[in-house]
Amino acid sequence: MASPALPEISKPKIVDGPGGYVLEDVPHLTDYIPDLPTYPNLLQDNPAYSVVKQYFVHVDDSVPQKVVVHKDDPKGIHFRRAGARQKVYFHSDDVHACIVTCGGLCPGLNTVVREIVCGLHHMYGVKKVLGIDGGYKGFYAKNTVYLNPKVVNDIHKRGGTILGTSRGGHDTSKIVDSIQDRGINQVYIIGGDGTQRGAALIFEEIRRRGLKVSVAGIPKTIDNDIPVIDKSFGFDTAVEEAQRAINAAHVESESFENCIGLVKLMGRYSGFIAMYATLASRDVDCCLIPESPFYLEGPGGLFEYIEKRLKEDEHMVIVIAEGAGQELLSQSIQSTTDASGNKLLQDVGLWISQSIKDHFSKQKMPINLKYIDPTYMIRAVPSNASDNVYCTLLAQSAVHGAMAGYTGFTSGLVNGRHTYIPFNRIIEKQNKVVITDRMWARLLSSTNQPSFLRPSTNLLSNGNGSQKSLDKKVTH
Ligand SMILES: Nc1ncnc2c1ncn2[C@@H]1O[C@H](COP(=O)(O)OP(=O)(O)O)[C@@H](O)[C@H]1O
Ligand SMILES: O=P(O)(O)OC[C@H]1O[C@](O)(COP(=O)(O)O)[C@@H](O)[C@@H]1O
Ligand SMILES: [Mg+2]
Repeated sequence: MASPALPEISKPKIVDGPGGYVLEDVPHLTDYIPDLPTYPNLLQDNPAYSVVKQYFVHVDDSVPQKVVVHKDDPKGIHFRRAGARQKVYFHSDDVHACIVTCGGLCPGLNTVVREIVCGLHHMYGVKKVLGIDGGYKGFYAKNTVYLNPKVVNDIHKRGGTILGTSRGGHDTSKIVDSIQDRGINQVYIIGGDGTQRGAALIFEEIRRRGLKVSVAGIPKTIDNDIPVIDKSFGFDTAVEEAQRAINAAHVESESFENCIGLVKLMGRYSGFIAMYATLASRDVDCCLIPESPFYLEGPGGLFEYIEKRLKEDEHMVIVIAEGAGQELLSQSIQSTTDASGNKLLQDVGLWISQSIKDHFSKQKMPINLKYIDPTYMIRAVPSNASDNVYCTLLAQSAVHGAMAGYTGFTSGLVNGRHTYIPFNRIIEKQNKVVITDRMWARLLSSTNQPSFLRPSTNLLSNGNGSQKSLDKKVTH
């Protein structure tokens, strides 16, 4: 039953140390259930792990958020280092875990599911792991399936998620009722920014009810729009897969006279896939992303640049993120949202294709345009080798954290180290390409595209809420 002394929403756990050290800690079951028994970690007797010197993570280990510092800087924000602890708060036989996948597809979902099941089973001897069918609503409106290492053995070789996924349907109290009724005590939630918001609400409700249930998030999104973490799993695979479409666009455009190869990639609010796919390819002449507004007509505009490239080379490749230029084409049409509340975007690829064709037809300049939309193909593939390893470590970190009694955390990579990040830091904002940073400057210098800043533009939001002067092309 809920303790009457508990506040409705948990406060962030901030621990200060000397030299300006700050630990943004994650909640622990003992924060609201005192005197929980502990058990020795079974890994100490596991032949695979017991030979590793210092396999267990020291209780005080933490990872700095900022690694580039000056000598007089305070030590700054740190996150708790992920990994196995010497003491655990669950007896193997008592664990009843569940796994749910929510939101859009992402390469690696099945690998994470597999490694949670195998990690619980092989490292901690946990036998009861339930798969929730079809995202959050599956907790109360769908079937469930028991998972074991045999069932999940080959799933990492397949795209998608064997559990199914969905948007919408997050009903916190129905979900927590289901968790409570089924006697689930570890909840693994794999999903993007929306999912982690939902996970934070589930954690708060569980805490309010005083239940001994650990809630662990694993961040998923090909958009890479989750803050704090280095990158989300599946992102590398998506960038790699995008190369196939860009190569095709390049081959097509080189083979016809005055030909433009146009590729639309995913990226609703964040243009990371488009940016990295462009940087990787070197065949792209122009990359358009949501964070960097552009315009079509007049000096410095897209049409002028296309004309220049076609006159110089007779071909060009444009990569456009689905969220780019929405302000140019959405003025007359009412915006709608999907079941999760995400804005439904209009097809910028079709719009820009038509606009380019109309413009050059008016100019009486014959062009060819080949439009490739590989968006769903990019996220429906299985994860590549490096994402598979990454998914494994994220899943194992989540398992170690839940077994150690941590809760209300997302398992994430910070500066190359696995950490536990409190939900409040994961859901406070979206990660976006900062067009005043070096990476975007590298892209501009690799494509030679205009910055599309009108001479009058001197202030623009950089996507992180602050305003920066963008009067000149970024060259740092
Ligand atoms: N603010 C929110 N509060 C609670 N649940 C949310 C919230 N935003 C999204 N969700 C739920 O999380 C799930 C996935 O969200 P969605 O935005 O579709 O994908 P993603 O997690 O990949 O960003 C959906 O079931 C949705 O209902
Ligand atoms: O058509 P769907 O399935 O709603 O998915 C489209 C969206 O899903 C994504 O691939 C991923 O978004 P989420 O991580 O929020 O699920 C976006 O890039 C894209 O806008
Ligand atoms: Mg999202």
